[in-house]
Amino acid sequence: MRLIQNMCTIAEYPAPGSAAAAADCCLGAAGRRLVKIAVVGASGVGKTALVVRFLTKRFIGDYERNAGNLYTRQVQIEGETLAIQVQDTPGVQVRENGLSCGEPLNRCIRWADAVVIVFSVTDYQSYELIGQLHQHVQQLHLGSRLPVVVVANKADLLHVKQVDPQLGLQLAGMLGCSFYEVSVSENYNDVYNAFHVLCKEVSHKQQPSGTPEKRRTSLIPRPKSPNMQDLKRRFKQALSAKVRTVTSV
Ligand SMILES: Nc1nc2c(ncn2[C@@H]2O[C@H](COP(=O)(O)OP(=O)(O)OP(=O)(O)O)[C@@H](O)[C@H]2O)c(=O)[nH]1
Repeated sequence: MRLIQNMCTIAEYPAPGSAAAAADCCLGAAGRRLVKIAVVGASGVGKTALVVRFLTKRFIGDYERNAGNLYTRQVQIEGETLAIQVQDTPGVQVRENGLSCGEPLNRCIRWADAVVIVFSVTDYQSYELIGQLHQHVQQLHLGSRLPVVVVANKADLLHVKQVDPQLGLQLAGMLGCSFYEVSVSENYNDVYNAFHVLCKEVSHKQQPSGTPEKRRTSLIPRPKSPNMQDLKRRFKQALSAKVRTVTSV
């Protein structure tokens, strides 16, 4: 697993359509399909810890507000090596009138091929904004339904748990997303599986539509092309019949 960390924070993130963005999309040019994933959610739910755990298998215990870093690595999905870019993002704020997602975060969501929405089982408010956040993500991708996975983090903190896993599962089901309850601090596999499922969904979406359509067989059997013997025989019959009529005249 190769981790190339581009310290490209969201603020410097190339605006879609810019030369930098065009250069960015050529990552796939190295013969690898590119999957771009944004990790979003409320502050302090463990977004950075989740990204670092996925990329390095390590857990970071120290808490510092992140500005949003971009990481790149390669993953194997169904035998294919994909290049994936994972964009960590600052915590989404909740105001009285709902979510407050600044333009840099919106640009990052528009850039993404898929999104991981994280909440913490120890923070009921971070769970409550999942529905609005999912709706906001899909609104920024009008016309194509973006693959999203919902991750409930900090499952190890049983003594301060505020959100039952069933609630997360039901919500994800309603939103049509996969759901994972994980503990980034305790377990790597669940974290890996959440990203793996998402990469698979994107990969299936990016692939040309399925297997080449079977040639439609016509319901009306096509006339068989007569073979030469058949033609000669019929020609002779026609000829001899003609001769008969002439002679019979
Ligand atoms: N016990 C426990 N602590 C965790 C877990 N995941 C993250 N943390 C801790 O939660 C705190 C916040 O983690 P971050 O990854 O910085 O959270 P964030 O969502 O990036 O936070 P912002 O930068 O504010 O958006 C850190 O002290 C982490 O060590 C977990 O699974 N279990």
